[in-house]
Formats: sequence, structure tokens, C-alpha cells
Amino acid sequence: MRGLWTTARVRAAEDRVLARVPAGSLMRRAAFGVATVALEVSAGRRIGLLVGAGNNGGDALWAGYYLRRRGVAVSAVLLDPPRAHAEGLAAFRKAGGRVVDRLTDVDLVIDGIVGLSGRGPLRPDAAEHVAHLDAPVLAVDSPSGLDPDTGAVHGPAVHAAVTVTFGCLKPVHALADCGDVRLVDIGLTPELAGPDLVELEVSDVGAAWPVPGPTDDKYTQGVTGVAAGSATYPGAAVLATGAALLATSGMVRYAGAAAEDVRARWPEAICTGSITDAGRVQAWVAGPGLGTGLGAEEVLRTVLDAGVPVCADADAITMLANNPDLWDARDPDTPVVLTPHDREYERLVGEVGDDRVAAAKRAADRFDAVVLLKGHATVIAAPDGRVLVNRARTSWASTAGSGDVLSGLIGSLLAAGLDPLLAAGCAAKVHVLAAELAADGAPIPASALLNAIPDAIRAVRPLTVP
Ligand SMILES: NC(=O)C1=CN([C@@H]2O[C@H](COP(=O)(O)OP(=O)(O)OC[C@H]3O[C@@H](n4cnc5c(N)ncnc54)[C@H](O)[C@@H]3O)[C@@H](O)[C@H]2O)[C@@H](O)CC1
Ligand SMILES: Nc1ncnc2c1ncn2[C@@H]1O[C@H](COP(=O)(O)OP(=O)(O)O)[C@@H](O)[C@H]1O
Ligand SMILES: [K+]
Repeated sequence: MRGLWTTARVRAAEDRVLARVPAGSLMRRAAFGVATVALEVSAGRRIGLLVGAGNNGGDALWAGYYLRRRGVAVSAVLLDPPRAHAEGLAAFRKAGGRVVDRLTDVDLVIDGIVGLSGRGPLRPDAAEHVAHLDAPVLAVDSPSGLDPDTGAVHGPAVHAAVTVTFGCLKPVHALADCGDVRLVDIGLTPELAGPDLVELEVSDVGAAWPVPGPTDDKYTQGVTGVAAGSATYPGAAVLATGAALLATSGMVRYAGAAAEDVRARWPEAICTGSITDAGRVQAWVAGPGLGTGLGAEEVLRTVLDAGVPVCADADAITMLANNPDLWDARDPDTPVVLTPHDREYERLVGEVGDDRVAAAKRAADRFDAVVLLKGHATVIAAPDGRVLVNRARTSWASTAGSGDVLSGLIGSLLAAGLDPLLAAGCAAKVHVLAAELAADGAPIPASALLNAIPDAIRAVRPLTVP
């Protein structure tokens, strides 16, 4: 697991460290880390600095100083000369660094425009310099123009090949593209309590993924129920059921109007036309392709009243938005996982806004549910305040039906008894991986993503487990 801390928490921890270490030492450690990575990634020996008015610019200037001492030709553009970090600038000049109006003929640019204090789009003068860069960029702390707490970007921003950050990771490093992220230790760790966000790593997902033991049978591993699909949208039922079948061993029951289609594609699924005779399950997936009519509402009520965890997706979310009385059917002790995309979120809660983490937390709190807010960076919030982030490296998963696959994955992990937040986080990670493996550089339909689930699970599982 990788923890991420918001800027307010970072500043508080930095203040505690600064109270007991000599002034300037943190910045010099940070800058030395920047210089070390710059030497490693730079193809040549000419490095340019973009230097803003704050300590982020100070880091860049001190990095320039260390690079000069290693014989690198370093030039710097000062975006706000009177406010450039005075000690850093003096050291940089003394070491032979040059102050210039524009960066030309450099092999690497160090972006020290703005870091923790960055808010809103890049200012026009900074944007102008960034627009004309033709060398790879190393961002100091975070790529300028991206909000460090939300990853939001409005207008021009630095596109970093590598980001060197200090003390701990910040939300932007999981929510947005920061290139290869390197962490430099500046002694903050003892001052940091639990993180604000967590990114699951492959090994976490592999360790949590349910596998049958010697005494397991088809029932003991959790039976997943799927209430999805309709005469109009049978495919959603086929995809969600397939994902549940491929995610875990055991059993999947399907109930709904697409029973014939599901049975034809998945002979191992136990199919029935009606939710009332579906049989016992340990979790339900409800909503994909289900429709929003009275019949569908009745299905959702039945599922919410079943006393088992429910993953409510797609039409189930729309129904809950249109008719909040449906929540009355829910047993308050039963976990619910809601999986809205932005438009569904809007129907349910209102605009997502820039801060996707805050949006997911808001909904989790309001509905006492785990909320998985879909997107390139998927944010998953639990009502107890825990938040997971899962960013895709590609966007191949943004294809019709891909959400149906995700809901099947979540449902099967809920049925297996995983903590609902972990179930959603593990499902999201395997979903992204399956999309990557299936696509391999070319567009894919959701059924190809589905077929790649076994390979994705193999890729996360520890090698030592047979
Ligand atoms: N606080 C500490 O102890 C440490 C801080 N460090 C560095 O200090 C940075 C934070 O420094 P500061 O708090 O001085 O703030 P920044 O350097 O992040 O930003 C300062 C200035 O950037 C300008 N700015 C803000 N938004 C902008 C935008 N959208 N476009 C262009 N310019 C903009 C403003 O003029 C602002 O005064 C960190 O990101 C890190 O790089 C490191 O040296 C490690 C130690
Ligand atoms: N730009 C993107 N990059 C990566 N994944 C994405 C992107 N956009 C959407 N996704 C993922 O694709 C899936 C789409 O789900 P959804 O919108 O419900 O589709 P559908 O309703 O067609 O099944 C979600 O898992 C979401 O996180
Ligand atoms: K920066």
C-alpha cells in the first residue's frame, strides 16, 4: 500500500521537523535529491531551471547549485526575480549558474515553478515558458499547473517525465499523471500519522484475492447473485455474470430477463427468470442494463432487503437517485457499494467538481455506503473515512460495457467476504490490469476485457501460491 498525504498534513509535519532541524537543511536535502535524479535521467550535461517565487523555486535553485558542482551547465529563468529564493539564488550564482530570459538548448528542464502552494492554472508568464519547452521535464514536488491535493488541471500545465517529491507522496501523485514518481526522504515520516488516501499495490490485491482452500466447496466461497440485464440489454447481464464467474471460484446465480442469453454464454451460471426464486446468495450485483421501470424497482428493493452486501451500479443508481424511498428497503447493517460514473454521481448527489476525493467522501457519508467514483483515476471512499485511489495507466477501459464487468468483479469479492472497500479497490485494480492486458496497444470491447480477467488475476497473485 502506498499512502498519500494532503498538503495541509504535509505542512503540519514539516513544521514539526523544522522546529528541530537547522533552517534550510530540509530544502538542501530535497534539492540534493532533485539533483541526483536529474543526473540519472538527463541525457546530456545541459540543464535548465524554471524558478517560481516560492520554496519550490528554492529547491530548483539549490538543485542547480549541486548540479553545477558536478560540472553540469545550468541556466535558470526566474519568473519573479525579486521574489526568487535569496539563498538558493546566491548559491546558484556563486557556483557558476547562469540566469537567462529563456531556456534554450537544454537536455532536461527542472520545473520549480510552484509546488505545494499551487492553485489554479499556471500563470500566463509561466505558461508561456512551459509552452515552448522541447526537453523532458523533471518536476520538483509536483508538476506545476496540477493541483497538489486534487490533481485537477485547468489549462496549461507541466507534463513531467519524472517527479521528485519529498517526505511523502501527495494526492496528485496518485490522481494525475506525474510521470515516474521518486520519493526523497527528508525525515517527515515520524511526524506523519495515517495517510489521507491509499493506493493499493499489486501485492496487496494479490494477497487479498480469494482462492479456494482444501476444505472449500462451491458454497463456502460465497455465491454471487446478479440482478442485471433486460430484454433490451441482455449483454450487461452476460458481462456482469461472466466477471463474477471469472473473479472467484464457487457459484454465480443470475436472476432476470436475460436468463437465456446468460445460460447460452455461461452454462455454469444458475439462471432463473425471476428474482423471487433466485436462491440464496452472499452478495448481489444489481443494476447493469436492468432498466428503471417499476419491475426494476421491485428487483432493487428485493436485493436491498436481502440482508447481504449489494453492489448497486448503473440503472440501480439512477433508480436510487430518482426514487430515494428505495433506500428504505435497505437493512442498515448491510454494506452497499455504489459505483457511479460522473453523470450518475450528478443524478445522485450533484456535480462532482474538481475534488473527486471530496466528492466520493461526500457521497459515502451521505449514503453510508462505499462509493466508487469511476474515471481514469477511480476514487473509492468508505463511510468510515478511508479512501483508495486507483489510477489507470491507459484509458482502454473506457469502453461500453466495461462498467458491467467491474460490477461483477466487485459482487464476487463481496460474496467472498472481503471488506467492501477492499473488494471495490481490488476489483478496480484487476479491472484496469485486465484492460491493459487485453488492449496491448489497440482498442478492445468489454468482452475482451472480461476474457483477460484470469490473466490479470494471475498477474497480481503471489508466485509462491499454486
Ligand atoms: N516547507 C518545507 O519545509 C519544504 C518545502 N519544500 C518545497 O517548498 C514547496 C512549497 O513552497 P511554498 O510554500 O513557498 O510555495 P510554492 O513554491 O509551491 O509556491 C509559491 C509561489 O508560487 C506562485 N504560484 C502559485 N500558484 C501559481 C500558479 N498557478 N502559477 C504560477 N505560479 C503560482 C505564487 O507566487 C506563490 O507565492 C514545496 O512544494 C517544496 O518544493 C522543500 O524544500 C522541502 C521542505
Ligand atoms: N479515461 C478513462 N481511463 C481509464 N478508465 C476509464 C476511463 N473512463 C472510464 N474508465 C473506466 O471504464 C469503466 C466504465 O464504466 P461505465 O461508465 O459504467 O461503462 P458502462 O456503463 O458502458 O459499462 C469504469 O471502470 C471506469 O473507471
Ligand atoms: K513544480
